[in-house]
Amino acid sequence: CPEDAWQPLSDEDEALSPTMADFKHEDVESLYEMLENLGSGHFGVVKKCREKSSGSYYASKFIKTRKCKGSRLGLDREQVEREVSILQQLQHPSIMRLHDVFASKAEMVLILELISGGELFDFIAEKEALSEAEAIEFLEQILEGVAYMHSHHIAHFDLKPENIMLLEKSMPNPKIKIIDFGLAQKIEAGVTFKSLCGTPQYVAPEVINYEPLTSATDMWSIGVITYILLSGISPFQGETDSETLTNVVSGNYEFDDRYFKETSEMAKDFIRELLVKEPKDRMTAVECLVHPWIKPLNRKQAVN
Ligand SMILES: COc1cc(-c2ccc3ncc(-c4cccc([C@@H](O)NCCN(C)C)c4)n3n2)ccc1O
Repeated sequence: CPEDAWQPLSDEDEALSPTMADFKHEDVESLYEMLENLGSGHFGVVKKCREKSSGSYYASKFIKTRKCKGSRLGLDREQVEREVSILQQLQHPSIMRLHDVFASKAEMVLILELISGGELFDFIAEKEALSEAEAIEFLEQILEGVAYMHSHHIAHFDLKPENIMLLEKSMPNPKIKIIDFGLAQKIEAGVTFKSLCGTPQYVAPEVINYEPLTSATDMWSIGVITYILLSGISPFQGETDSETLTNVVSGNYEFDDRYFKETSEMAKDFIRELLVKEPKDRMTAVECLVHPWIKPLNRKQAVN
């Protein structure tokens, strides 16, 4: 069959992984009209689409799957099934919603909530840096989504401004959506999870040292994101990935006055309590939400 023809799963494929039963096996284009490409990345291609039965618009994420175990092309089915299983457990305003899933022999398609405001990364780039009030607006939403995810024993493991999108950026108080759960994992008590995946600028020291990862690994990334929201620069960025990773492992960062002279001590304290080498000593998402910078006790504390 031509590469892009819809090739239904065989019975043995479906028997191989029972969760595949959750996936629809008919051609996705029999139920959804595919529209323009929205973008692409390591995960595959994202297209805008319209559900024929309801007329509603969604984003469809096409993921090529490996034809055989040894293949370097495409993602493992189990990896995509894990992402789908995780997304099916999460219903929160700050986390993009999964609407439908399809599987064929060569690819899987996730039908997702359409997010039209672009990436937080681009929003910051246009403004260089945000005011503390603007940063807090975004961070509160991100922290509420992360606290919810962590309460369900799920860690994202790839939190970065590119994976935080704005529902509609023209609104005065844009709503955010956390996307791309391709590296997310269920954190099981007593089960150690290690991985070398992630983006150098945002990964925590335990990722680089190949030590157990936990929900605290996400909190390090939140510290990096906060630093970037307030300054427009990245705390550990080196000339090369290797230099960046060295900076991360050594915890080597500073609040350069050229970028932080207007930043409150409270905001810097918030970042300091996240960029802590020892995972168990970092603030949790719930602790962040009641940190005086995010939730001042009174007007006086708010302006300090
Ligand atoms: C579930 O995982 C993903 C969801 C999405 C997603 C979900 C809803 C949604 N509505 C609009 C878009 C969209 C719009 C423009 C560009 C892109 C995408 O190519 N880049 C998004 C961020 N990227 C760095 C992961 C995606 N998306 N993207 C993108 C990547 C994912 O790995």
